[in-house]
Amino acid sequence: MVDAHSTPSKPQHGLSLLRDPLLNRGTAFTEQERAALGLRGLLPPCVLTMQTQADRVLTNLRTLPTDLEKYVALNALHDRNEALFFRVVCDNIDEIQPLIYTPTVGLACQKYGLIFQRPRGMFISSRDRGQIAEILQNWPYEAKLIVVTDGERILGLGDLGANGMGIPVGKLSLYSACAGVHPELCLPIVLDVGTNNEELLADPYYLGLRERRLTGEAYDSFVDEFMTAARKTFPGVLIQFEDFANHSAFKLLHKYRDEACVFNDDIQGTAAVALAGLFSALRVSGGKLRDQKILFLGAGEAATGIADLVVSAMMAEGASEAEALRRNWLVDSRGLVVKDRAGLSGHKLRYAHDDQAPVADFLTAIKTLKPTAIIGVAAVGGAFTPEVLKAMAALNAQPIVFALSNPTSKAECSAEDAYRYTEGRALFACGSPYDPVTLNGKTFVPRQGNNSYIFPGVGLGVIASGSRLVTDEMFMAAAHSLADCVGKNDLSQGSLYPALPRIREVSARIAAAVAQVAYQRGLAEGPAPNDVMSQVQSQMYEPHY
Ligand SMILES: NC(=O)c1ccc[n+]([C@@H]2O[C@H](COP(=O)([O-])OP(=O)(O)OC[C@H]3O[C@@H](n4cnc5c(N)ncnc54)[C@H](O)[C@@H]3O)[C@@H](O)[C@H]2O)c1
Repeated sequence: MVDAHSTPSKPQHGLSLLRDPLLNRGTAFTEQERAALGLRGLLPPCVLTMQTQADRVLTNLRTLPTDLEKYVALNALHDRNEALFFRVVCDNIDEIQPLIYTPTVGLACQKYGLIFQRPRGMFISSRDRGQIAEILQNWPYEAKLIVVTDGERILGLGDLGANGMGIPVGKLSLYSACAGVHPELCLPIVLDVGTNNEELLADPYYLGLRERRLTGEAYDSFVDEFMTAARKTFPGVLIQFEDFANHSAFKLLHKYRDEACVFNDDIQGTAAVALAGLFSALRVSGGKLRDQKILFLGAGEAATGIADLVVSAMMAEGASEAEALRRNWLVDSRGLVVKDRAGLSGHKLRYAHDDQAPVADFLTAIKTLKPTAIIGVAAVGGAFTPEVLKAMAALNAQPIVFALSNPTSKAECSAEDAYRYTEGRALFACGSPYDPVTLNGKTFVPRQGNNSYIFPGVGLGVIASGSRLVTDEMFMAAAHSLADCVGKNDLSQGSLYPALPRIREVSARIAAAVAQVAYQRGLAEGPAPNDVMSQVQSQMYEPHY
């Protein structure tokens, strides 16, 4: 296991040591360390263990009245003592993940200007054009993993401009906590190209550029400069695109995926986590994926990403491409996506079926198409109404209902409604956390179809193997590995995903599967080791002193 390592150029003594979050151990510095490192007198005399420090953090955290305050407190800890922060996150992932990532991070981004204390990551604005490579040199570490956003579509909350920085920061924390990617290798970046959000433009605390978004050729060349500079400054770096709006997300992914080590988690990570959930659901209901009919509410990055991977998985089960496509249908804000509709954007065309008349609303689409599964990824809160859920229950013995939109206010339905209106028959996954639901004496434990089951392991596998590219085959392998981690006990209580506290074991399995693909396809840096799992595990950061 890799410990938090120190960089020779870093200050190693006295107060500056206590102020370096990568090296600070606070009250856990031993008597000997205090003497050797010039810390005597700078700390209270009592020496605490890391466990006591972690307990103290949790005790304090639990007294705080709101999730946003807990988010701020955890960020402050992250800025003070990185190892302790990750110890607390790793040991209490169920409790802490919703505080450092979705759903709380959505509110944190909305209030980013107000709660801002210390910068984390890098802010590159359109004013930096022509100098991005020079600016990236200011990052003091060797980045192997960049998560970058332009803040245009933060979760289901829309354009939050530079406030979107909370997302790369949160996501990279999960890379380290869930898969042990060393925090020092992680670089969160916001590309500040302005915002079209009027509220932010008028907000005195907004920290981004107060100008409208860069568009067209100027935007493309800015992102291109960033991509070139990032790859030159950090050779081999994995770049994850995050929360870009539709029109940029698909374009960037297609532009760079065959030449650079990139992926888009909103499209590909979501796809793998949803596919794994479908595999689990089918273990309960029986039946093959290739025989399902899936109706998506939403036709954006998540929906088409999932549909594309589902089509590949159906084809792997023997369906032709045409058959697989016919089994996936999309509903967007203008109704069912069908060939007859004019002006459909490019990413929807694959699912624009002919010989089907337009259908205006989701409930009618259900009654018309009779799907076995509905997947909500439209960020329209409450869209799975009681009528929608009852219609699915009337059509299917065990309807598959995934309400994946984030944050909680955007969820298509609550877990309670999903079970209640299907008489407890729904095979349910959610995008936001829900407590267990007891119905007619049976307790269901809904689990989040959260990308955090997938991207940390994928990132670790890519970094461990030194893969040059990130391929769809890797996401398919990740989905299978995740589904394989779901046990019979999970399924019997309605859980389609493994318990979150197993996430590091799950991520290691996903990473090994992803690395294996890299080796098999000749994408890896060197020859395959005898034991890929051991190679992956040897690279996992363990937060301890
Ligand atoms: N659970 C997870 O891990 C996970 C992963 C990815 C995305 N999500 C969530 O899914 C949601 C969508 O994400 P995305 O990346 O696809 O966004 P997106 O902007 O790419 O797509 C949203 C889609 O919803 C459609 N839509 C909007 N209003 C609609 C309406 N009234 N009826 C039907 N469709 C409507 C839009 O036309 C668009 O196609 C967000 O809330 C996001 O947070 C969750």
